[in-house]
Amino acid sequence: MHVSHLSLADFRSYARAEVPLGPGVTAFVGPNGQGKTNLVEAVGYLATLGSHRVSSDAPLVRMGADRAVVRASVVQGERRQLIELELNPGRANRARINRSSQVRPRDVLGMVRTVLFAPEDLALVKGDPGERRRFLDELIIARSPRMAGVRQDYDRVLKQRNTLLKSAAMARRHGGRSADLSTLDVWDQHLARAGAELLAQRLDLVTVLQPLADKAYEQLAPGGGPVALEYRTAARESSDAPPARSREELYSTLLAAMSEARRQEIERGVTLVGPHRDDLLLRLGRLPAKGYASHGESWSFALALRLASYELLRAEGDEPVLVLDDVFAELDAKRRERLAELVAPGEQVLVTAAVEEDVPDLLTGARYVVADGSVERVQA
Ligand SMILES: Nc1ncnc2c1ncn2[C@@H]1O[C@H](COP(=O)(O)OP(=O)(O)OP(=O)(O)O)[C@@H](O)[C@H]1O
Repeated sequence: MHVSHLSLADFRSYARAEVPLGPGVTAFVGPNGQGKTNLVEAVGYLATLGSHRVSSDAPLVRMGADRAVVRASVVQGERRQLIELELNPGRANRARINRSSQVRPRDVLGMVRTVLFAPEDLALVKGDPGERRRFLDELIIARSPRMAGVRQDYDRVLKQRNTLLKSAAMARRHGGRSADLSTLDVWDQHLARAGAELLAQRLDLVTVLQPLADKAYEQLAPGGGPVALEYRTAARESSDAPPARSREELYSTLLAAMSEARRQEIERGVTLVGPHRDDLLLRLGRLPAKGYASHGESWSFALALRLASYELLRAEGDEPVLVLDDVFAELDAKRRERLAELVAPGEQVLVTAAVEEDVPDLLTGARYVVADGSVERVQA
């Protein structure tokens, strides 16, 4: 699939932008701070309903405006569809497909699939577990858009359960009447139900991603691996029990773990077990990548995770749009060439770079100059 036209209104620095796009490589080149990343961030937003740079929508709306619109024509084989997203920070976002009446924004998920490489990816290796959970969940939703609803349910139940635990903890601390915890069992069941589904998808994803990540690392940094991915969950009944796999087994495991942690949870006023506490352990050779891998190795690992995501998505369905935001400047010549070779055949590849020399020769295609708020097509 590819995006054939991107149209922005009051998105980031753009009051208006109209950008025709085609298959193959398109590079956006221009000095720092001119709005190159803002363009590809909008493409990423269509795929994930989020930004790779910020965790809320507010910074995506142009300063002084109260809403932003991202519109895109998407070509999938013979099919052409128009997606429109309206971002209303503080209020509900809106979405339309083919100018029809409104749909839920999450109904748009799956229509655009992207794999986005950016300097921020280093946090996948060096950052907190939340970065890796987000990576897994975004990929899960790209594989199976209905999981966005499961993820939302999980977050909602978790919030409600935490509110209940917090009031119980406060009541205990202040020696007041102990809070009514009779509903906690029901919340446990809801949390374990959504949690088991999410956990099952994450475990499956890690299993299929592992060989692809190892292969990608070998392509980027030959002889530097192997790399291993290991899902770490606090919800294990006992260390010698075989790992639970089916949704029912995971459901029981989560319920049992919650029951075991209940006293501590009431003391601390927070949910201590479940997919929101898990991590993805990344190992390079025999050592954990976090805290041990060099800067260059960490970069290669992060790129390998993105390349593995790309291979997985294209093997399972429509080819995703590849977005390479400012990554080539961060790489040495060898890795730059290897990455360029690997992504060049992609159906649509969007690249941003501050200077033309940062775009590898292999990635010839359309060129736009981004400067002073405008996006102008130039002859390559
Ligand atoms: N909500 C907003 N309203 C107005 N301007 C914004 C908003 N968000 C970001 N900007 C402006 O957009 C510019 C940054 O754009 P962007 O990140 O796309 O730059 P870039 O061309 O990719 O730069 P670099 O090469 O440094 O990565 C900054 O000047 C910033 O002030």
